Amino acid sequence: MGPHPAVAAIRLAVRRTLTDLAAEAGTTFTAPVREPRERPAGAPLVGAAVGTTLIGNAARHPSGLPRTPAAPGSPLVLVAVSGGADSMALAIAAAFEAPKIGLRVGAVTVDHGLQPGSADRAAQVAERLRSLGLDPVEVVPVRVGRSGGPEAAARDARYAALDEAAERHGAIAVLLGHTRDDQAETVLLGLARGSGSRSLAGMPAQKGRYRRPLLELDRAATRQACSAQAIPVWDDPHNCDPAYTRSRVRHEVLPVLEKHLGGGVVEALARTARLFRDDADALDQWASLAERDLRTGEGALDAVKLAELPPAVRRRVLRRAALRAGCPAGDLFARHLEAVDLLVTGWRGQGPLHLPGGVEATRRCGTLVFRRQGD
Ligand SMILES: Nc1ncnc2c1ncn2[C@@H]1O[C@H](COP(=O)(O)OP(=O)(O)OP(=O)(O)O)[C@@H](O)[C@H]1O
Repeated sequence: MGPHPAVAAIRLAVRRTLTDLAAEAGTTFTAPVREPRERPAGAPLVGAAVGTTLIGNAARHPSGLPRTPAAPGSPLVLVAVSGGADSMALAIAAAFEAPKIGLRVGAVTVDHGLQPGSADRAAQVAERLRSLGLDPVEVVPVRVGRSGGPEAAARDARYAALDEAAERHGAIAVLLGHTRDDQAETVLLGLARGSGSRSLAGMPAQKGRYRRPLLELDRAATRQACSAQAIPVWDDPHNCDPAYTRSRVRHEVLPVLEKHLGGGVVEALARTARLFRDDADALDQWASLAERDLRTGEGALDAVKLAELPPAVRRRVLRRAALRAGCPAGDLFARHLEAVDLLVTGWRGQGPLHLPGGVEATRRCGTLVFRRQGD
């Protein structure tokens, strides 16, 4: 009998991501080979060539996972595991697929230290992952700061810890367990904030070292996969805490939308994200070309030609120029760009404008100049 359909779907999605990663890393893909019958005592369980995987008669974990990892020195992929159903299902699928592709797979669990007993829980998750054959597995305790609200502060601390662990282990990628439901929540939160198309594009399947193999799958599939494989999961109480915006969207807003707008809202929102991603990419490309055309010197743009651009492109050009001059991306908001835009489209001799990061925007003789004070 084959695996449960949810298990099969998750493995397939993970296999695709890992295959891409292996190709990028230049790993030799070798069909699984059998372990030699006579293995000298103490000889390692590895094939002759890097990337060769031995799964033949190697010992198997009761879950059906091959115990034999890819050869030491093979490229390492880390899975970010909270212990919830999404990341546990992802981790177990990665542990199943990675050795077949010549990759090693490990895991990192970040202990945010926000609840009593969080360290014990993280240690239990790590132990479970080790028993499933992931190696290395580590728990990284972090201190969550206060800036930008509790969710943003925890996220910042988590990604800093994941980045650091990836660097330290020389991992080629970090896998995250976001699903289509997370994507739908992200789009809805962006809409409610009045965001532009880049934000409504939601989370990308790939950004830098991060990959999200489950972005096209439902959260329900990860729960089914864990229960079909008898993997205990931990439900983060924050995920159900109405004090958190995302939790309210998940448990109150989306169910109401599903009820009143008909089923398929989650899928539709995820599709919206894909469409916005294409639009945002196209506008970014246009803005990059326009910026090159309009540049008249270091930090200087032709304001008259800028005014002829469609607003969506113009705003992007202005943002790029402000960032280039030294504005920190996280501090540059729509209101700043609207004020700069008025130097272009509503010029009445105003300015200079003071932007975050000590950057000044001034209009002089038909030219818009971005300069960091003191430069
Ligand atoms: N404490 C953590 N340690 C390591 N990775 C984490 C941690 N929390 C979240 N992640 C990663 O970020 C992804 C998204 O987490 P988030 O909390 O937004 O969603 P979730 O639906 O609760 O996910 P999960 O069911 O895996 O807990 C997780 O799937 C996991 O890959």
